[in-house]
Amino acid sequence: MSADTPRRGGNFDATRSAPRKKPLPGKSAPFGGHDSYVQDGYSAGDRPGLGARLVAAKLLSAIVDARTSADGLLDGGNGHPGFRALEGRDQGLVKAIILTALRFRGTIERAIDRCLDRPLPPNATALRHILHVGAAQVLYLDVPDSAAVDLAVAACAVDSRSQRFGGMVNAVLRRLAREKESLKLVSKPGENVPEWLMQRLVAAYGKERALAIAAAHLTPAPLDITVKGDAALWAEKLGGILLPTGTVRLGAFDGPVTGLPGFAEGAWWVQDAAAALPAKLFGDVAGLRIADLCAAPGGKTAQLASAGAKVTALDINANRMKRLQENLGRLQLEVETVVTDLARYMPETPFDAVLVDSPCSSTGTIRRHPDVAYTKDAAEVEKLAEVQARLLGEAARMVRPGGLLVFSNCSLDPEEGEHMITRFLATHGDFSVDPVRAEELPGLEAAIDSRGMLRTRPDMLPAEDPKLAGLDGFFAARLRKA
Ligand SMILES: C[S@@+](CC[C@H](N)C(=O)[O-])C[C@H]1O[C@@H](n2cnc3c(N)ncnc32)[C@H](O)[C@@H]1O
Repeated sequence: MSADTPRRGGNFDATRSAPRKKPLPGKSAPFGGHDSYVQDGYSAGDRPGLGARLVAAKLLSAIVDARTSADGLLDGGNGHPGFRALEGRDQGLVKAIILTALRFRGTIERAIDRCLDRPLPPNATALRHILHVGAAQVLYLDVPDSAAVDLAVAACAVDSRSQRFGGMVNAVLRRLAREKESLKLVSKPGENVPEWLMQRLVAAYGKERALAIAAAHLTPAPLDITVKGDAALWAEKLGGILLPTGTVRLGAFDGPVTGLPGFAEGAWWVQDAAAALPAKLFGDVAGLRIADLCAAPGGKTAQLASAGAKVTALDINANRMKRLQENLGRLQLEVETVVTDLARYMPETPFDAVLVDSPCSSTGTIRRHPDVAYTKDAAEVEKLAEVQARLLGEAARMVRPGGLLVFSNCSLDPEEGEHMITRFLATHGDFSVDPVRAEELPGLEAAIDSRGMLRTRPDMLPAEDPKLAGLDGFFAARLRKA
């Protein structure tokens, strides 16, 4: 997960932004949304739906070219000004376009290339984004082809660098629309994973498994919730299924969860089934003093507190800690909170157990955050691994003799997982792996590796309905202090 890790495991997200499958919001007036987004002196308010397409192309550029996280840009409160200026329904459309364009980026690129008479000029990045925005709608979204094409042409007219390519964009997208069936645009295995990531996945898991992970990335993650009380009861009430690990899975869900039964009264919180596993590794925590040292927004803190632990929740980020407090307040759970760098924290007495759910590259969350594949790279993985090594080393001093230390994160990369633990043990002879036992993870025994550590992948937990399948990629190791 990135250094500020806002995306981790879908914890506590009140609004979710999975790509909309059909139908789009407000289908009766699909391109509505007069807005005041202005580009190159042209007000898109004159043309319904154009503002949304311009913003989508601009944000795609911010993500792919400037490697800005989509979460920050697509935030209705603090996001990109162009996005904030749009009506709610157009914001939904922009999210759908962006997430779809990223999820199927390789396939879309191939489709566009096949419809071009000659390659695009290499520096025509704005034009490429306009084409990708148009193609995402034509190929995957419930937008009439004619509207997607016309608005892409109109977007060219607005962008001074793309003005002279309007005819070409019209021809390419119309051909795509005409031939989408015969082009057989089935994604080729692995083509939607950028090269840096594919190389690392193949190195870590072998080609076959890397391709299975790539295939799993093409389906948005289901909505998973962790229930405070009777999970079976809430599975029934919400029409979900109860996974063997105790998570309730609601399948594809594409709207604010705040309106669902039980949210307001604090009966449950959003948390991917894999993200719920690290806190379970502590076993029965009733009465134990536990430090959650990378706590915000608080999914794992809530698990520990609702299981009866006395939790100290610590995080370096005051804003994220505010969210933790709001979340815990809604759930009516009490914990001690501390805002500081964990490296500066000196508890009066060591804890029975410590959790370090570290910042990481978050490559395990690509099903819900397809931008990660384009905003991160191998150098960032290495950099984050160094941060994690430091955090883990600091956390070790806060564990009492005989106590437990769980290290976790939502990266698929062994540098941030298995190798991190090997490194840690080489310099901390007083710790050893306390192997996870099969009976602790019913239905997920395959996620326990030969050293007794936990490794989940998006291709795990298959289901007949792909919308009910999969897990975030997560790593967790349980260590015991001598
Ligand atoms: C992956 S998120 C934690 C998610 C959280 N455990 C949950 O389940 O909701 C990682 C957190 O580590 C925090 N963090 C990063 N560096 C830190 C440091 N040096 N000290 C304390 N917290 C830190 C980030 O602010 C971020 O909130």
